Amino acid sequence: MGNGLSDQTSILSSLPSFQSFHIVILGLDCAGKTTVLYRLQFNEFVNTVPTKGFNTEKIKSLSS
Ligand SMILES: Nc1nc2c(ncn2[C@@H]2O[C@H](COP(=O)(O)OP(=O)(O)OP(=O)(O)O)[C@@H](O)[C@H]2O)c(=O)[nH]1
Ligand SMILES: [Mg+2]
Repeated sequence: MGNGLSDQTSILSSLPSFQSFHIVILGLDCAGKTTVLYRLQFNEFVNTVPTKGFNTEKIKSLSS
């Protein structure tokens, strides 16, 4: 999931650039949620460890 859903052009560029959103990513353990988050933020693959609690990040779309 982390690799497939995190292409900036397919997700973030489809959102209106003048708005901000709170997005919650839910899924089973090891589904790839953290991978998606950091792929969107840094636009590269980041090796993850299982998350304790939750992660939160502010991401600016490249298209805005
Ligand atoms: N093959 C493959 N592996 C992936 C993909 N996305 C994530 N992974 C791998 O799956 C493992 C778990 O990814 P995480 O992003 O840590 O998963 P998570 O949903 O945050 O897991 P928890 O924090 O434990 O709930 C890691 O080893 C990732 O490298 C994908 O699209 N393809
Ligand atoms: Mg995680």
